[in-house]
Amino acid sequence: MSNYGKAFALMRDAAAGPWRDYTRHAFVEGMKDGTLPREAFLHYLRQDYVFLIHFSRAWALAVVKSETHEEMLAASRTVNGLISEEMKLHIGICEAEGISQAELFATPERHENLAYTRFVLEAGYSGDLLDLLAALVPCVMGYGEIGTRLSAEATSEAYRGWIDTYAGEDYQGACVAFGELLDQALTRRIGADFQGSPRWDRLCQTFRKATELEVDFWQMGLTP
Ligand SMILES: Cc1ncc(C[n+]2csc(CCO)c2C)c(N)n1
Repeated sequence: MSNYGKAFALMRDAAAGPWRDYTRHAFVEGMKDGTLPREAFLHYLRQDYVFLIHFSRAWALAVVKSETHEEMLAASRTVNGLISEEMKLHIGICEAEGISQAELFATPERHENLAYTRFVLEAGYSGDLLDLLAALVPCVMGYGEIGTRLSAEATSEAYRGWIDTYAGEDYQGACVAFGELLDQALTRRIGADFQGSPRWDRLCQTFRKATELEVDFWQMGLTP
């Protein structure tokens, strides 16, 4: 099992059912054994490009909601990584498949996509950094767990590039760093015994909802 910090492990255990549905979704299992149709994967990638635009905005909001230089650094590094690396990766894969950047940018946004990204942004607009981070945790850590498991269990080379990105040292290091950021942000604002505070349940609810929205995002991927 991954070691992405104390708060993540507690939040995941409090939402065990949705977490399993997310990290073991049929879309994920299809990447594992190579049975996921290419059309579904490209449809997912197009939607994910739009998703990343809004996630970059959410991470930029995390800079706004930061209270320390360390928090600002972590959030701004993620904004930069998203825009200069992850989005570029999508552009590259799509171009190789004959989907132009203009076409990618013009992708009509599916409502499952809109629901998830605006939920995360709203958590940040109306709350503090903790509310925003709780909504961001499933996205970051879920892909970390999926990448690690698929890297060990994949029986097909079809989605090896995608798997390697999330199983790789760089991404896994980012998950560990994010876990530390989350634990420190909670300790700073609530105290070391954060799981005993009244706020904790609400943060776990936000985590659960974001996890359910990840499940819907995979399901959308299966229905181009
Ligand atoms: C639907 C969906 N969920 C999660 C990710 C993964 N992801 C999104 S932003 C980011 C960087 C840090 O937040 C990572 C790893 C994705 N691409 N698409």
